[in-house]
Amino acid sequence: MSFNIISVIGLGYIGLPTAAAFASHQKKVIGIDINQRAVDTINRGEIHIVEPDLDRVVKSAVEGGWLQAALKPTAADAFLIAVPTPFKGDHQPDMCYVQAAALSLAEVLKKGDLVILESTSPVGATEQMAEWLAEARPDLTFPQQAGEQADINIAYCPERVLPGQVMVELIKNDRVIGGMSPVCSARASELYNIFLEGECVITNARTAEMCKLTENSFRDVNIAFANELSLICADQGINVWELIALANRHPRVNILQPGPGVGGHCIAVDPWFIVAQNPTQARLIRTAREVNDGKPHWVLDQVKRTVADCLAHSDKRASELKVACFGLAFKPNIDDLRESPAMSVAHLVADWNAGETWVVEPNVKSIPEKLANEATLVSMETALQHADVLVMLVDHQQFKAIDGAQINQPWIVDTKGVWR
Ligand SMILES: NC(=O)c1ccc[n+]([C@@H]2O[C@H](COP(=O)([O-])OP(=O)(O)OC[C@H]3O[C@@H](n4cnc5c(N)ncnc54)[C@H](O)[C@@H]3O)[C@@H](O)[C@H]2O)c1
Ligand SMILES: CC(=O)N[C@@H]1[C@@H](OP(=O)(O)OP(=O)(O)OC[C@H]2O[C@@H](n3ccc(=O)[nH]c3=O)[C@H](O)[C@@H]2O)O[C@H](CO)[C@@H](O)[C@@H]1O
Repeated sequence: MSFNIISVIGLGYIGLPTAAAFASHQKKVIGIDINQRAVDTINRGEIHIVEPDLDRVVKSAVEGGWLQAALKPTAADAFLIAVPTPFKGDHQPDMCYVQAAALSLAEVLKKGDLVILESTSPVGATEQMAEWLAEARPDLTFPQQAGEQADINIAYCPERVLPGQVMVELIKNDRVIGGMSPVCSARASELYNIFLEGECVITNARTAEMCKLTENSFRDVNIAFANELSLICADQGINVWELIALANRHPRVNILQPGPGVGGHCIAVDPWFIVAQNPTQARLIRTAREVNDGKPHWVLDQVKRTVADCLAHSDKRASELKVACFGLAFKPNIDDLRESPAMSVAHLVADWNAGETWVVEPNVKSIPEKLANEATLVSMETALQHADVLVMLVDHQQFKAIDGAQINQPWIVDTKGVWR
């Protein structure tokens, strides 16, 4: 059975590119989002998020009549769920968006449909989703009861695209397909093969769920190693970037880079899903999270020390000092300030600083209101000329290009090793 209509539920950083990828292969796609502004924007052929090349693909998909957005699901042959899965309370996965999405599509499910969960989820989430669907639609059979013979096929297929390279990685990356039965996996592979150039690698749903969490935990643990080294090296008077470059000359050593902490919507969140389910066993994964989350506070301590040194060598009072934070985004060369360790450092500095706190972020025109109440967005040139203390937080290309001769201040905290 072919897929005549594909429905993507949740039109954010993952759902919208996925919907656009199917639509650009002349598949009729209905994108569903509870956010009226997102729906209206997409239906105008525009986008509400920043991702290279996505605007062009969405525009042509909407103009060609292949993609349209709506607030509520209607009948389709395949449903992909890409809604948020944040944590709540003490780092417990919050599945309320997935549940709401599943219940909304349950109303329009029909025999032969395929339901795919793409949202990053704890182990067992797909089985749970299948239960919610079965309870909502007792007239249909599901894989947990009917196996290969089920009316509805269900799979967990995680997304692993890198923000900033989504339109390339969506198509080129291999995709893990975790069907609740072999038939479910076969149907899911058939669906992704509409646009996928990478390989569909088949497993079961629980392994696929764990695979996504494992990938991001692996990166978090490795960044934590680099961040821990940076603390040790500061204490020992060793340049951590030189050290890592030297160690990486070993043929089997490949250490990542330290920084002000780990941000984004994935790496700082997903490892907690493993910790929440296996708190006793997941000791390394939990510690990595704690090391990375602790880094902004360590950076503040470095700023305090540097400001004290600066004051000791100048006739200015603390209230007259200007501290400039370079970079607010959660990683280089993007404008995304959400879940950013650089933002955390800027807030910590501004809350503590008796003088003025300046922030430099060449990728945005304004800063969030809360930060604007305590810090001022200034140009790179102003900060370089007039700030007393410089705090390097994000290695944006503009900052890396600064000529050392332009930097007159000796009072620098460099969390990225850019101005070493
Ligand atoms: N952004 C990434 O880089 C990335 C990469 C891999 C996996 N993921 C995972 O993919 C999932 C989605 O992430 P995202 O970054 O696209 O999130 P996002 O916040 O950008 O988009 C989610 C969208 O879902 C909508 N939504 C919420 N509840 C809904 C409902 N009941 N029905 C319809 N729409 C609903 C929201 O309005 C929003 O537009 C998460 O589980 C995330 O962990 C994200
Ligand atoms: C396993 C993996 O690669 N997963 C990727 C990741 O995407 P991301 O954009 O969140 O990932 P990063 O680029 O690693 O950035 C995260 C934070 O770590 C900081 N960092 C990074 C490298 C380093 O050496 N030192 C650092 O300090 C950086 O500044 C930033 O704050 O999750 C997505 C969603 O699940 C995946 O889809 C995507 O494949």
